[in-house]
Amino acid sequence: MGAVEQQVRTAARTPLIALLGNPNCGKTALFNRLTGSRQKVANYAGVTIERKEGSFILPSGKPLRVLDLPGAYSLSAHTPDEAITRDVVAGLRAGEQAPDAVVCVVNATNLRLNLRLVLEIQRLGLPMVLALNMVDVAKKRGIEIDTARLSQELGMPVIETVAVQAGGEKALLAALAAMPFDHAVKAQPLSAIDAVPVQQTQREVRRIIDATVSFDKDTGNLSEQIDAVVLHPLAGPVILAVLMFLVFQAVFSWAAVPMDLIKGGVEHLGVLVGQGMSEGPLRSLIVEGIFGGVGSVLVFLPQILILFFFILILEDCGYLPRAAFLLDRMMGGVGLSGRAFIPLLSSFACAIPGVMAARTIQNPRDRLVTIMIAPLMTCSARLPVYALIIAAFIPDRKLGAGINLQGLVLFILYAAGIVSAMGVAWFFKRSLKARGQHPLMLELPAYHWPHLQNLALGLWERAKIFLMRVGTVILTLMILIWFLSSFPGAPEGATHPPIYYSVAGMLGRALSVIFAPIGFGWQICIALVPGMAAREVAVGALGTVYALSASGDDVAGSLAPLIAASWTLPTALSLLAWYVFAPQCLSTLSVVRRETGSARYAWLMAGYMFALAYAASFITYQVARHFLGG
Ligand SMILES: Nc1nc2c(ncn2[C@@H]2O[C@H](COP(=O)(O)OP(=O)(O)OP(=O)(O)O)[C@@H](O)[C@H]2O)c(=O)[nH]1
Ligand SMILES: [Mg+2]
Repeated sequence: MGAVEQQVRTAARTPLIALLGNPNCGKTALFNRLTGSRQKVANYAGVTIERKEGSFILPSGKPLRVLDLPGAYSLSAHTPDEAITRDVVAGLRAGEQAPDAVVCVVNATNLRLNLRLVLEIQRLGLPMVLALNMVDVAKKRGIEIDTARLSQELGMPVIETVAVQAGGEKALLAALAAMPFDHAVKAQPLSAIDAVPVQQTQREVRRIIDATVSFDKDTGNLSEQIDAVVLHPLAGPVILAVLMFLVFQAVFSWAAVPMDLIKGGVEHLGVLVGQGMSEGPLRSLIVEGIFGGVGSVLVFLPQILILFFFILILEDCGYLPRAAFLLDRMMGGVGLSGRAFIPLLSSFACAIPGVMAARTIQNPRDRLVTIMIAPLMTCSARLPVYALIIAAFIPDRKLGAGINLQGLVLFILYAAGIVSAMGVAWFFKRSLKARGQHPLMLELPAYHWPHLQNLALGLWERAKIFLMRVGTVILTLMILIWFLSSFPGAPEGATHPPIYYSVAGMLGRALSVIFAPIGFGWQICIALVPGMAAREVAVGALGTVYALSASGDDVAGSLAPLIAASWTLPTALSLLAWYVFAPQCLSTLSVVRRETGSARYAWLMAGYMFALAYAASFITYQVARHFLGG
């Protein structure tokens, strides 16, 4: 046997353990702690929607593989993500090794809810250990658990863990080291679980709780006190609206300084590089194409990070499911299930994880409607486009009471996306003839302070994703746009800037026939086409187009005043309306196709979004022209 083959065989025999438990009990936090990975952890149910595998080495030197799975309340799966969990543990997934052992993770502050799943999994007959997680919180709240007795009752080791503390997994490692791994042990069929009536399981849970859990003091539940205010029928929605409003204010007012720094830096660098080069196409490619195009997208990094700073804090402290609860009435009114909240919220980062998160929705029609409206939520790729146009056309004015006009307009654009999504949902629900309402079943997690490390990691992830896009898709497209915009050159005696005669110019002029009624000139049309691949590219493309149209060395910084001078206000408003609706993202459409299993819905989505975009821009443009002229 060759050495490689030997290694492969050994790897195949590395025992596989699965982390199982209710949603939001800390499985992923524990997985990250064991393996050193950085999977997403947040304080609401349904964060993990796919299986994730990792590996680690026990202190004894023995390697183990470990699976993180979506949370489930029961093994009789109700949602597509729960089904993944059930199938993986029961060894029903084709081509996938069934786990050799299970680490059942439970939330120590809510054993009553968590134990049902433990008892169900136990009937599968796999070697098991119970990780009693969040014992730090339980101790603070005065919940005492007799772990020795619990272990005796369940017939498995019970280990206390704190998944968010360094070293909080040590005891678990020791328990795993003592675990017998026998590849011959196979899970019992799932029918073994269904054979036991639910009532019997629940009686058993009550008996175990009575025997092992005691409250030593009543500390007065802080989460409940906060909820009395935050979920108040009148105060609740007002607090939510104020919170959101403040976030958008911050996006503009805090970002000014770091944006100026980046802008200045890029400009300076562009000039420096340009100085050393002689006039010619190469210099133009570097100064206008790369520094002008890429730089104009890069300056939006601070705004993206500020927005996510707030979203991540709200996510980690446990406020988001409360927001879902508050909005449930409104969402129910248009026929969306409250479960749609998390997928829609994820879509503010990017519609792709949002569409995937719709897997947590039980009813197939509800799921489809949620997928169809996910791209109407304002994703972070739209932020640069909005911010650029707002900076150019909306004066930076205080409206009194510290309200900034630019922030207000941004807030309105986000709101426009949400309101139209509700309208579209209502329409789809009616035409899909969905019946029945599903009451929102939400577990409201306890509030806790955001973990700084989580926050820093989350921001770093966002920054990385953005910078990767800038360095790959956006850079490539910028170079392509520069070529298309520079060749062929202007003919003798040309009256327009050279770009007018280039391939991109011809394309833009052809398209502008279609887009003239909504106020887009050929320059905007040039930017719309590459903007299909990634929305932010439109900003970079405008940067290149205007840098090439103008006479001087115009790089990143001067784009806003340039477009302010070349567009009318109705055109700017029309372009904003376009970006609220247009399906300017091919990757979203391809994920929709994958998640719905048919190209039909991707086409339907593209069709309805283009139609809405054109209609909204047309109305905006014509109305604005009527009132403002231009
Ligand atoms: N105080 C404390 N917080 C914890 C502990 N373990 C996890 N958390 C927090 O609990 C929340 C949920 O953690 P996750 O790891 O995302 O939970 P999960 O089980 O993977 O959740 P799903 O993927 O939704 O099923 C996060 O806010 C964590 O920071 C712990 O031991 N102590
Ligand atoms: Mg998880």
